[in-house]
Amino acid sequence: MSDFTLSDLEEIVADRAKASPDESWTAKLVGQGQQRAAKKLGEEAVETVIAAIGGEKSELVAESADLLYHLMVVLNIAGIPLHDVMNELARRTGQSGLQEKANRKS
Ligand SMILES: N=c1c2ncn([C@@H]3O[C@H](COP(=O)(O)OP(=O)(O)OP(=O)(O)O)[C@@H](O)[C@H]3O)c2ncn1[C@@H]1O[C@H](COP(=O)(O)O)[C@@H](O)[C@H]1O
Repeated sequence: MSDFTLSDLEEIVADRAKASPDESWTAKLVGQGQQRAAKKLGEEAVETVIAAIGGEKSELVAESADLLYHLMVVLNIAGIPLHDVMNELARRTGQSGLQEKANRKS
């Protein structure tokens, strides 16, 4: 079992963003800007949805990996540390999603 974490991926993305676009997909995508990176993230999200509906577990694993990687690229371009996202998730642990939805409506 790998102990590779999203935090490790965040570091790799930050490091590779500084590489030559000829050598690195990350650097190429970062160089193309947020509009292109976000579009790519959207494509990967759709591919993940299709894999989830398709029911092939290995496909869903592969598409989920693509999705998380491209999310890390988008966060990198936006200058948002993964830590901020984890803090937001931690903040939400006190209440259920149903409770949060109900509070939004009132
Ligand atoms: N996890 C990933 C990762 N997942 C997906 N991808 C790349 O994302 C790209 C998108 O693939 P698609 O087939 O969806 O898109 P495409 O058709 O090739 O591209 P377009 O025609 O849409 O432009 C591919 O080039 C994949 O290789 C990734 N590229 C990099 N990483 C990580 O980033 C590290 C550094 O990679 P480089 O930046 O390329 O050195 C790697 O060692 C990995 O750890």
